[in-house]
Amino acid sequence: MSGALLVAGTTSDAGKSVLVAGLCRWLARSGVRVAPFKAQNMSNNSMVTPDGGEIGRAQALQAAACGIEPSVRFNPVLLKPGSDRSSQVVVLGRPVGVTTALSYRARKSELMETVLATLADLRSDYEVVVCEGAGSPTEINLRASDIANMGLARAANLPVLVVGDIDRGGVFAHLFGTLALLDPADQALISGFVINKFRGDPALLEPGLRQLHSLTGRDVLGVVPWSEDLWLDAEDSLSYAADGVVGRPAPPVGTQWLRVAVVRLPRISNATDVEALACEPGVSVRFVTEPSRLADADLIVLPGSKSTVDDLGWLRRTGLADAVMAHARRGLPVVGICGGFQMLGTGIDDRVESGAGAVEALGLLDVDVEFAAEKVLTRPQGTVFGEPAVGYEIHHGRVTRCEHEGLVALPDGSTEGVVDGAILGTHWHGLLENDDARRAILRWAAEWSGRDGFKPASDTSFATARATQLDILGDLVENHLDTTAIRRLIDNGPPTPLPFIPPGAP
Ligand SMILES: NC(=O)CC[C@H](N)C(=O)O
Repeated sequence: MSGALLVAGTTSDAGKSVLVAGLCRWLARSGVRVAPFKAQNMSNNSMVTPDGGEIGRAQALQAAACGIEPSVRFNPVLLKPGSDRSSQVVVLGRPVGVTTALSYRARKSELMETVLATLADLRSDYEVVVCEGAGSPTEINLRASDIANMGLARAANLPVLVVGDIDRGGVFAHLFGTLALLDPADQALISGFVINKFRGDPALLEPGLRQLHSLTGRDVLGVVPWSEDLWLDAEDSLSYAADGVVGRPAPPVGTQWLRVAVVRLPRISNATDVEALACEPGVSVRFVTEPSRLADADLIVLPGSKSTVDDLGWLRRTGLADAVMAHARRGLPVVGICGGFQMLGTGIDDRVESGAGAVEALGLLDVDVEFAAEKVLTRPQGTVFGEPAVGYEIHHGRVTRCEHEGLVALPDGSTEGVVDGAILGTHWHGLLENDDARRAILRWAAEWSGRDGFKPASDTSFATARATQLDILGDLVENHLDTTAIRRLIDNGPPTPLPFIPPGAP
């Protein structure tokens, strides 16, 4: 059996997924055949794998860090929340139904079998599998049915690293409490800690690291500094502060900025679609939740949504729909992606996702959409404004009537999406990652918004920007983690004996 490790976090967003990506990059650069694994992910940021299924985007990014194609095996269970209480359950890439938190617990043992079989399979194909936990391993109310953290680690005897975010404060209590509320058998697997997002003088931290060791018998195996340059592929859009500019855009190549406002829908999906715009010099991208923030936008983007009809209702209730309509009436450009595209049409007939039936949409495009039970999961290619492009589609809604010119010319002579004057809609995710097509769309947006002084840079490469981020993560791991100790854990499992820290599980 090959080596493996599980990275757990004291909180969501402690940095598990980037640490896993960094560990994958470090191992891949040292010539190790490595794969990522997240037993269960809860996210509406997903992508389509070449083996035809859907997984969390974080695992696709980690696969890229490993230098391999994404596969459904890297994330066998994906929960896509459509509301606060229900999620679509995706198993090995395919939707198998909608579940509430309580009914999901009943399915856990069956899912655990899938998870363990998938991990065993990966471990026979790769030298190392780096696993990512979900949330905190010490959700004591959920421990009995856990399949993603200690439940998985125990079943597969995985050494566990716990990562904590020091930027929020309280990291020592978080790390100590995460360990001390686990039962003895779980604690026996907690093999070390990592402190993430540290800014400041390491000498000041040093006594705390020693104290944590004497309290727990475990080492801090790395203090990872805060990195200003890491922002691409954030796990979910919640980590973008509303109104904050996404990324660190360089000044414009021309004389003017292009200001892009992306509506942060409550059930936004694939928020990362707009990150490619944020890589462009002179493009400022902000997520907004409030109508006044649309007033000075040149381009409005309505992104994907896991709950199109519900999010359309929210758009109306918040006054954002009126602000989008006012923007469109001024002849300014609007881009709708997937769920956002569906909102731009005349009507939506949805007996699948919301069960609402026929609903009036914004009416900016003469397009009807009808939802079907079967989910579209594809990786199409075509041309957009004459430029080659690839994308991926994840949706139940289908266009049943379209009175406009298509946006994407497909190889079979048909089209996808719409471009009608200043309104552009597509079901494609990832469209903006295509450099030439993105530049063409930026030129289109600048023209309709009257930003004559905005010029897209000729040389922005999104693939390079993403690869650079992965290398930064690999460098952080190599330079700030005790990679010898981590390699030992991966190869030999948890060290014994590790002390039990009371009180243990309640
Ligand atoms: N990815 C999306 O935006 C999906 C849109 C919509 N929820 C559908 O399933 O059709």
